[in-house]
Amino acid sequence: MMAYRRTFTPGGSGRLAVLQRHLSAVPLSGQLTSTVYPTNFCYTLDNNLLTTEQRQFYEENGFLVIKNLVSAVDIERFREEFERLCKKEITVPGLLIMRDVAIAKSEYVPDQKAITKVQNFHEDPELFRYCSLPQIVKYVECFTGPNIMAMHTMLINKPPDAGKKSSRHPMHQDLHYFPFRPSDHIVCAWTAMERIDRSNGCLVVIPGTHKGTLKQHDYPEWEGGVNKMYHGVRDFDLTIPRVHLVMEKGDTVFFHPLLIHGSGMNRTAGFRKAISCHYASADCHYIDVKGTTQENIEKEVVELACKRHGLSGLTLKDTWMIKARLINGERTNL
Ligand SMILES: CCCCCCCCCCCCCCCCC(=O)SCCNC(=O)CCNC(=O)[C@H](O)C(C)(C)COP(=O)(O)OP(=O)(O)OC[C@H]1O[C@@H](n2cnc3c(N)ncnc32)[C@H](O)[C@@H]1OP(=O)(O)O
Ligand SMILES: Nc1ncnc2c1ncn2[C@@H]1O[C@H](COP(=O)(O)OP(=O)(O)OP(=O)(O)O)[C@@H](O)[C@H]1O
Ligand SMILES: O=C(O)CCC(=O)C(=O)O
Ligand SMILES: [Fe+2]
Ligand SMILES: [Mg+2]
Repeated sequence: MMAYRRTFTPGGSGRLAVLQRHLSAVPLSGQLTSTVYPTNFCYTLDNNLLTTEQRQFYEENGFLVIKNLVSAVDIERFREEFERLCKKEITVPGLLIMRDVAIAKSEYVPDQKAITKVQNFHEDPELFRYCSLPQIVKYVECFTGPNIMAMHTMLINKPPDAGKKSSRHPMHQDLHYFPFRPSDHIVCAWTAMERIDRSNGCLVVIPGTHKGTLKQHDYPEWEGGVNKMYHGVRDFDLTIPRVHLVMEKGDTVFFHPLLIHGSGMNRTAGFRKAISCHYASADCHYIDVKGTTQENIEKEVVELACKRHGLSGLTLKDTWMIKARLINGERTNL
């Protein structure tokens, strides 16, 4: 039996709570030589997996990189399955295929060269295996607790930039797309399928932004065009210091849905690949996004569900209820 501990502070992300966390992390003076860590963790649970240092890092920064978590053999299998999808050797219900706006508008390119991302691979047993990998789920549990839902799945195939910088992903918070809460019980696992650095467009994060609120998102005004549904934080200030996450094949980053992140352009000739799943605690609840900043994405998703799947009259919540899958424990709410 595992012991869970999440100590809630009233107004857990408020200034006082932040200050309190900060102060309790300061080593005491006197004879003590070891650092005293905060005991009031808000964003992580204790299932005897994360070290105190790892928990503290996530609490402060909103992300945590675990080296070499997925084997080369598994990654090769995901690659092969992705190729089969691109070559249309197999079709998967619900799968959403996306092409880069610059490539889609230039010429017809067969196979994976045209495909920038596949989403909703939950009906593809081989790719969905990623979401159930025990070593991933064990970490996920530190953020969601024992009732775990896979909410969103993606294999991202960032193309060589076609010259318009459209291979970039604007800075955003994933929570913008999610009509469920509380956000602290949602986490993304994102695994590099090869070495990913600034040359092929690594993830770029702003540490600590998970402590803030959900920001207004719109299409950025980029000269070369922006991909469908690639909303970014409105009026994003590019002078704020960002951290580039350089990752080796198999390395996995877990991050909070309020963490502001994006990815740079791919300056190489290769397609840079990553696979990801967004998980949530099944104990989360759906919210109605009407009257909130999320109305704009609801409109687009509902239109897409209608166009692609012939489903009309849906809400954002409905589209998520349909695709959510139980990974562990009990499907209590979501
Ligand atoms: C029931 C479940 C439904 C749930 C849907 C959920 C969707 C997303 C939620 C994501 C939440 C996840 C959390 C974080 C994720 C962040 C993201 O990844 S957000 C980005 C996600 N974007 C998408 O998923 C887009 C999905 N793809 C599509 O909608 C389509 O592939 C398409 C981009 C619209 C292309 O459609 P299609 O009709 O097949 O293509 P064409 O006929 O070739 O083109 C039509 C038209 O659109 C232009 N175009 C093509 N590609 C793009 C593009 N990438 N961006 C913008 N525009 C594009 C193309 O040029 C044509 O235009 P024209 O003017 O008519 O010539
Ligand atoms: N001019 C811009 N306006 C808005 N967002 C931008 C702009 N340039 C980059 N970004 C965003 O910043 C993030 C990182 O992109 P950036 O181009 O800085 O990364 P990089 O290409 O990996 O690094 P660099 O170009 O500094 O070597 C991405 O989310 C990208 O979309
Ligand atoms: O570029 C990537 O791989 C990540 C993009 C991203 O943040 C997303 O799809 O939500
Ligand atoms: Fe994202
Ligand atoms: Mg750049």
